[in-house]
Amino acid sequence: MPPLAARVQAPPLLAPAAPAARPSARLRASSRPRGGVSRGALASEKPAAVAVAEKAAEDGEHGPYDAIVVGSGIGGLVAATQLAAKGARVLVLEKYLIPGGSSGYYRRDGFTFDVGSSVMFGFSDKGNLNLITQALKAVGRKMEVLPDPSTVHFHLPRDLSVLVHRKYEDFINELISKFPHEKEGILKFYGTCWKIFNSLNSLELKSLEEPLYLFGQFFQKPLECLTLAYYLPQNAGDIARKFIKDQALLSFIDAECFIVSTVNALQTPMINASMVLCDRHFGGINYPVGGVGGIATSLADGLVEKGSEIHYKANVTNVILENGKAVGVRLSNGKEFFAKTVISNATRWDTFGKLLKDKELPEEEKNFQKNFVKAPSFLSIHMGVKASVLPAGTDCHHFVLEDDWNNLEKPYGSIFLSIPTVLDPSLAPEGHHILHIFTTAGIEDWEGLSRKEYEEKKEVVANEIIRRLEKKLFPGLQDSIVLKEVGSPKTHRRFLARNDGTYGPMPRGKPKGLLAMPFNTTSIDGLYCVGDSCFPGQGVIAVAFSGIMCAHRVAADIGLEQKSPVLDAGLLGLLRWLRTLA
Ligand SMILES: NC(=O)c1ccc[n+]([C@@H]2O[C@H](COP(=O)([O-])OP(=O)(O)OC[C@H]3O[C@@H](n4cnc5c(N)ncnc54)[C@H](O)[C@@H]3O)[C@@H](O)[C@H]2O)c1
Ligand SMILES: CC(C)=CCC/C(C)=C/C=C/C(C)=C/C=C/C(C)=C/C=C/C=C(C)/C=C/C=C(C)/C=C/C=C(\C)CCC=C(C)C
Repeated sequence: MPPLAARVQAPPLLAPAAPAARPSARLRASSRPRGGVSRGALASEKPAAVAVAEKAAEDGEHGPYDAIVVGSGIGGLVAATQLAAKGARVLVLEKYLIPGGSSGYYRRDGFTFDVGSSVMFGFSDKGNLNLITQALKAVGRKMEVLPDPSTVHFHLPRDLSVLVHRKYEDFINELISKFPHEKEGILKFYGTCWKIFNSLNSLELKSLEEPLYLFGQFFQKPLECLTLAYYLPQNAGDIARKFIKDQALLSFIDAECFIVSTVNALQTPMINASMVLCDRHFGGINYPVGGVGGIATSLADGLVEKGSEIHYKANVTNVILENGKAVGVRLSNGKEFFAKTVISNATRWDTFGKLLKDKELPEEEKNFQKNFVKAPSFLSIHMGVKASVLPAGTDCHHFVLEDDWNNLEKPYGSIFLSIPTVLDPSLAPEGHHILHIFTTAGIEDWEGLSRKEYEEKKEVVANEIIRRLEKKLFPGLQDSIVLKEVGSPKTHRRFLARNDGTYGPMPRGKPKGLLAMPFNTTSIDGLYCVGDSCFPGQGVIAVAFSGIMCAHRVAADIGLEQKSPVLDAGLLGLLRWLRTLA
């Protein structure tokens, strides 16, 4: 296993600095860097990818690029590495100091914190849906992982406690023991999830916008494809209600969906629910040794090794259009880069609202914004605590909703908690654990405050969440804290460059499953989107799939994969029409 790239001491509260990429003689670029030195220059500890990129820039080894990727979240990095593995020359431009976006990391006083979720799907060594494993492999990387014996421990109203064991039979038996009168319904609902998961797992996953591949899959696996087509416009809550009557059990399924979609089961596409409710047992949840940040640094290093580039502190402000086609990008320092295609890993709100702000919003995007709103952001608390506060055998991930099911989707209503040091003690100094606590919160709650009011509010809200956890799970928690950092929705907006700090898109009303979710092509020729505002939505494995699909479609369009212009026009038109039905 190749070692993780050198880690950067990258505090989350550090402003992304002015870009420092150098101009290239061979670029069509007007290069007028306005200077500006990183406020938090971290020069001595650059990831390998940073150093190589800077060297290449100095040597004038730029372009011509097949694709420019704006942003190095997992979606952008998977698109970039898949393209590089197909022989494309890619340039990734990242605003922040290190790769990963919401799947990044930071270090403090000997603790290594995951910026976002520590629950990793798609990281096993079997099947077709281990997309993280496959993405790393495409650029010659493999990470050591630690199997989690459970996915999450639910602590729910009326003292309902359900542990989602890694082994499916153990989980199902535990759930049936809590709802024995619903045994048949439980088996039928989760059985339907397996039918969908098995269909997904039997396919080779590539772009659903590429007709030669799509029709090929229908030809080779007609039953599986028809199963998926049947469930594509359906939601988990409706299927659950066909088999289950008990309101508390339906609420439990809401919580199952909420932790991965930020909405209840009636609003969660059945395909997405099936994917997560089964992969956690099929491949299991596996945690990368050294932390989630290693995935992005490994992908970035692999990308550079394949001859492509990644520049940090490169803030893209505009997509450049020529005769209506996307041909390049401009940075905040005025520098320009050009390529055959541009792929945006910024959210669709940021891509069309900021990078193309002078252009009228295309009809397709109006439709997207009609169907989807920005999910709220998070309040997150990263803590280092004395190990003695956790009882022996504490599970790694918890979800807490104390008294009232109606609070599930309310801001601060429920609490997510991950303790990754249960699996990988190397993330904290000896005798300590990491607690990553988060809860949904809207940006509107945090606007218009003075610096002092803002800091005080963070303290008050965080202390209340900690008090609730202390009461429910860990007596003495407050006194065990040795380090505490609180991030608000404003922190997420600032450091993840996500509009209003949003976690991702969520349906405005009751969706028709995944039908309305746009794929990667956009109505602008040469411009593609990747990440969680594309099919199939939020989630690290979901954006990895979006990256794989995007790379396939782009590769076909630039001649690295087969394509049929006639079939393309037909399929893309059909998909556009299907979306209008949603
Ligand atoms: N929001 C969270 O707290 C959180 C936490 C953990 C995991 N996740 C998962 O990660 C998924 C998101 O992954 P993703 O790949 O879509 O994106 P991402 O938001 O993780 O990454 C996007 C990257 O693009 C960069 N970027 C944005 N605009 C830019 C610009 N104009 N110029 C240069 N760089 C720019 C950002 O700095 C960021 O690194 C979410 O759906 C979620 O499931 C989210
Ligand atoms: C085209 C047409 C129209 C038709 C045709 C038919 C077909 C063939 C179809 C197909 C389809 C497909 C392939 C699909 C696919 C899909 C997928 C892959 C999906 C996926 C998904 C995933 C997901 C959603 C995930 C998610 C996850 C998440 C979000 C996670 C999160 C986590 C967290 C937050 C954590 C928690 C924690 C605690 C509790 C502490």
